[in-house]
Amino acid sequence: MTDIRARQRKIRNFSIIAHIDHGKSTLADRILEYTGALTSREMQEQVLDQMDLERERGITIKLQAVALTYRADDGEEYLLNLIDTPGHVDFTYEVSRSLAACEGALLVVDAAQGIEAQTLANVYLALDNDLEILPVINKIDLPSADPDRVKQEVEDVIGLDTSNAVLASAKAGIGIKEILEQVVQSVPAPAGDPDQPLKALIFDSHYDPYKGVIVYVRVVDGKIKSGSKIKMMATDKTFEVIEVGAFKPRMTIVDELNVGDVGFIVAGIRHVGDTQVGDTVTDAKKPTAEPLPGYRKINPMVYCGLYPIETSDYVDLREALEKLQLNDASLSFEPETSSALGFGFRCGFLGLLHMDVIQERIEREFNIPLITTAPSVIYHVTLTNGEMIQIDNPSNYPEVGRIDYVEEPYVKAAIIVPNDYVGTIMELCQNKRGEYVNMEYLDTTRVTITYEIPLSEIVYDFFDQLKSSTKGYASFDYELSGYRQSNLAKMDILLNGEQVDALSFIVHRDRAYNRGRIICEKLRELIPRQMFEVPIQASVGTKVVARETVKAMRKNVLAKCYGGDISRKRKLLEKQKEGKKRMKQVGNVEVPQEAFMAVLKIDD
Ligand SMILES: Nc1nc2c(ncn2[C@@H]2O[C@H](COP(=O)(O)OP(=O)(O)OP(=O)(O)O)[C@@H](O)[C@H]2O)c(=O)[nH]1
Repeated sequence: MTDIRARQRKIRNFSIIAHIDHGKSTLADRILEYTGALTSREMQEQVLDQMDLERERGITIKLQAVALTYRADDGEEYLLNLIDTPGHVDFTYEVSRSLAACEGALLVVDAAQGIEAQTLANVYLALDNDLEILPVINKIDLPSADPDRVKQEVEDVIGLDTSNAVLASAKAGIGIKEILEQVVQSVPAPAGDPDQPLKALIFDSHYDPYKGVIVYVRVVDGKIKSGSKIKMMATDKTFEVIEVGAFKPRMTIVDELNVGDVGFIVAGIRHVGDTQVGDTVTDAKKPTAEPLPGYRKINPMVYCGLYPIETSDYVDLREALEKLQLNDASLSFEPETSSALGFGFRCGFLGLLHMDVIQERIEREFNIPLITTAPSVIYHVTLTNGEMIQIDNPSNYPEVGRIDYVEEPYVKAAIIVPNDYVGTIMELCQNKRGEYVNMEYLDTTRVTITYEIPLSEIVYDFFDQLKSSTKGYASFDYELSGYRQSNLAKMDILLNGEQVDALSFIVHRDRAYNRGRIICEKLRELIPRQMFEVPIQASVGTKVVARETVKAMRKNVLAKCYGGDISRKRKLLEKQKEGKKRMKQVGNVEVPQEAFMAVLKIDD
């Protein structure tokens, strides 16, 4: 037992937190390289971000962990567990759980950019988890770097002492050793008790086709080894452990995981849902009395319909969603039918980025072209009989006569911008039905502006507009702040007199006229001319608020072929067929795929 305690004192569990692009992954790579966990040839690929899509978009979606050994200046060898965190607002809960598995965090701040919105959001999460925060000022090699200003900003805004902050360049490999020495000296060793019953935090999981769900854990008390019977406290499911292991950085089987360790468990678990992030694993025979604090079930915030363009892809689409769900318990889906689009799925996501990622993976990895309907938040509709129903699909919106009142989710949005853009940001937020909360100066050049904004407005094109109206200088973060009563209505779109269910959306009544008009115009541009005239109408209830018309046209590509060359004729026909692939027949109108997303791209 003394061995275990001695070992425990040499463990350091830490994370790296940063705003997107401030250099978290690059620093992680450098640390892996420095500690010899990987050869430089292996380093050519960034190891911590594994999915293609992640690398392409330069963002971290799934968190990972890696165990490193480091001989410090004091001559002792330490076991450093570096736990990676996702870098985007959609995944706040996952960030928070991986931080809960650590005792310390490196706070990476770009020496040229300074503090940004996610720097603050992540610092708050680290403080909530009582972590020792070690500031690292990165990218000091940049000509525009101003480390002194950024250090001052970290002191003033976050209140951290920066006298020991490491000035680093992850790219040039400067400051890496100093960072590791600080981790060893300042991050506390794990505090748990090896003699208590097993208590381990699940901070991630992934599905392996042969082994089932592999659960990533941090052991807080006790130990775990193969043959142990374990219980998941939130789901009350029990399993027998088949193997345990560590991330070295490849997954390596070990005899047991002890107090303070970070590693994985294989226990023949078939459903990711049985092993939710944040849950506590304990000994099934000798359970701990209390689970670890802070577990909450994560629920999707944004819903949309996913439909295969080719009806024959329906079964493949279901299989693709099932496969993706194996690795992503926060993705939800159920079958739905649309009279316009046929058979598809209503899918729930943590946020817009999550939605984009899933959609892209289906198209790319599974090769299924999709039509996506406009995203919707969850509305709380209280009926005249007093019952409250939750609506995530405009098609299910009740008749006006049955509705007493409707509430919609609001978020608290914190936006950091240079002073010059304050007016622009306020105008944008006001346009999005935002309510001003406050404004604080970060330093003499930048402010944090806080607004309460309906989530549905953020879900549309808020982020793009924010970036384009501030030349990319604004950064932004939000959290759900609750439900509020709102004057909402369902808007329907009619093509050639027929309502297209997949184009309906919920809108604030004050905006209904404007949105209706813009969408009709947009659809007129997107829908190609057909053999007959196609009227486009937007209506709220029975009242038509806008109307446009697509004029009729006869398009005969073969007319150009002067008879004769049959192969040329066939080529043309095939080309025309290709062009049609991305079209959907709605009633007797052909509607291009983009039309279903058109409701998204409206600035009013
Ligand atoms: N000049 C310079 N560039 C750096 C340094 N560290 C990282 N970068 C660059 O900054 C960009 C972003 O770095 P990443 O490591 O991908 O940033 P990240 O914080 O991991 O981003 P996410 O994975 O999206 O959270 C890359 O182009 C890096 O090459 C540095 O010390 N100096």
